[in-house]
Amino acid sequence: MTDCLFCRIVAGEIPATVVTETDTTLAFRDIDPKAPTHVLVIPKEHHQAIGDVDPLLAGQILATAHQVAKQEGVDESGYRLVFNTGRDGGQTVFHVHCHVLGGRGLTWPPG
Ligand SMILES: CCNS(=O)(=O)OC[C@H]1O[C@@H](n2cnc3c(N)ncnc32)[C@H](O)[C@@H]1O
Repeated sequence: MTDCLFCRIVAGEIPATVVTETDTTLAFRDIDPKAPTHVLVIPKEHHQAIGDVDPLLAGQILATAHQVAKQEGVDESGYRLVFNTGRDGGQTVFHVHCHVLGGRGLTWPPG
């Protein structure tokens, strides 16, 4: 989708700091990090939200998210995966993405 910010990152039209990449997923640093590690994992295909993603691709997103946690060195200390979905879920970019947050104590419940 040409008017999708994250599709334009996948296309290389908008710069991003890539952390890791697979055939089907891309992981890049969040522009406004909320933790020492704050990385977004997206499918290269455009899907609006996690409910639109088939189980295979959903699993690939989760596997990439864990790879990011390992690369960032937070896989043992702990990290959080967040899919903000829809307006009440706080989603502002409507290309599905998994937030990988870590590197500090994360509070619960989230706001
Ligand atoms: C309120 C959460 N809304 S969200 O769950 O939809 O998350 C969107 C995320 O995209 C991030 N973001 C927006 N533009 C860019 C960009 N160009 N590069 C990297 N990350 C970006 C925001 O900082 C935000 O954390």
